[in-house]
Amino acid sequence: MTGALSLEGVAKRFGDVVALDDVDMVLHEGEVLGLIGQNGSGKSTLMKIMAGLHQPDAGRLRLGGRVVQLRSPLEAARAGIGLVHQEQSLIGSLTVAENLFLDKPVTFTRAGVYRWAEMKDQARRQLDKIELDIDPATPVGDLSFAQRQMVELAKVLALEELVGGHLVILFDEPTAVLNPPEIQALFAQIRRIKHRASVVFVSHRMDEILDISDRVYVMSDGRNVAERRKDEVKVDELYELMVGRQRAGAVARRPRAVYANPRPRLEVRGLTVPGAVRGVDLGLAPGEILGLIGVHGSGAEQVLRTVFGLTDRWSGEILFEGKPLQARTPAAAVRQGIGYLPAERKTEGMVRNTSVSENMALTFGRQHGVAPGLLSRARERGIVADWVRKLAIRTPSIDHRIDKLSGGNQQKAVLSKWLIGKSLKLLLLDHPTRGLDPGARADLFAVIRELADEGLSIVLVGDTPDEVLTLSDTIVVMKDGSVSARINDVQHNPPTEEDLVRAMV
Ligand SMILES: Nc1ncnc2c1ncn2[C@@H]1O[C@H](COP(=O)(O)OP(=O)(O)OP(=O)(O)O)[C@@H](O)[C@H]1O
Repeated sequence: MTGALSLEGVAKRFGDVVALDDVDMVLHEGEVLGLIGQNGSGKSTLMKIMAGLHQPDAGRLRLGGRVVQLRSPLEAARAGIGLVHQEQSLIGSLTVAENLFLDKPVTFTRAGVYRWAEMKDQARRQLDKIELDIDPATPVGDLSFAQRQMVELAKVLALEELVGGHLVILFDEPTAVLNPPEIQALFAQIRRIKHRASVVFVSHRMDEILDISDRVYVMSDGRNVAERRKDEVKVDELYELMVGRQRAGAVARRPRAVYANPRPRLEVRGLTVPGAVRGVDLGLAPGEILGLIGVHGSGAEQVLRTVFGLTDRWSGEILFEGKPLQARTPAAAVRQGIGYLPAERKTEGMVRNTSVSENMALTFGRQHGVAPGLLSRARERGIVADWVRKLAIRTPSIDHRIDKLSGGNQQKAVLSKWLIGKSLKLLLLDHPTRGLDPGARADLFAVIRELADEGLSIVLVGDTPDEVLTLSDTIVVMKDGSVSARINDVQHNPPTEEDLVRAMV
């Protein structure tokens, strides 16, 4: 059976790295195909080949049985294949309507000038396809993240009129930054459109993959190693196929060490950041893990950024080990033993064009109690190599350029920079598991617990209720800049996921 789109013997190398090796795949009409695999297993490369962003070194693609060559995203679009980007591709200063038709030949221009009424009309028709009730004249920059994602989908669906038929829609980790109700809204729309489109869907969340997909392909080391129908497989088997080991049960945390007279490590009182955070109080003991959770724009991320010295205008009090924070800059924060993992690892956390080891060793000397540059290079390389092993960072060597790693492996490398720290007292983690495969996530959870058991205090902004429930001693839910729920002693007194979601939205 040829299917709507099929890949035969597709291979792709980047220098010495084999990203894809002899991959066969068939996507049927009207089905949702889930694509899973560990970080660096080749999922994004496969998606990019289907979207015309990469050319395969060997093998072929067939569309409706006919061999096709997709030399650019434009050629893929003309063939009816569209990618809903993870890093969104819309232009913030343009309106929704302009974005929808930006890359398409359109009928509503005269001498290069848009006929607005007609354009808005056609945009409305596209938005109606997915029941998206926003004004086409809205600048994209004013939309929420979830709304922008929906506009991306509408933009791909607008290809229907162009190709006059069946579409192939590729989603690369679309749910990574959506909250539970937004994910359900996206799934509802995928189900609505799937009778007239075929969908490939990449996610690291197994329950989600089983919820939305009809069939699942498992990638490992650039190969397609297993295929399962939704009705013949369970989450645990998918996990094992992908990670190569069984899912560990939830590891119980040791009770937090109780200090005779515990001086809080961090106290935040009445923290207010104009337009983002209103009157937030937090306290954190040595060895405590505080889970912060909220939807996009809840202010949780802003609290972390302010403690780390990244916010200019704020009021309230932040005490670190009983004293007001010194000079309010990231450099001063690091000097006091505070580490911060930004959510935007690519723009804030990583020095591009440099190697994995240079990135990981950035804060090294200081953290090992010597001036930068004084730590012996051999010792430095040894410690870096240990962490590469510990977090299973997939890289040809520690001298490989960090921006050539897969997304998840870049994140692991950026994170280890802080975990390596010896003198760290407070670690602020903004969405630390985003983009990590389930095995990597479990490894990271174990490391976070170990560090807390050794006395490190951790504040973590979680992606999912499940994540903060598993890790935290205390959970604080934020909504519209304020605290909407606070749960102490989570391990003995756990709320349900529903309780948390209710406080979030
Ligand atoms: N532009 C590139 N240059 C060099 N190597 C690359 C490039 N793109 C991908 N690779 C390598 O190809 C392999 C597959 O990467 P890919 O991004 O497809 O993995 P992935 O399964 O999507 O991973 P993740 O879950 O981390 O996003 C990795 O080893 C990666 O380092």
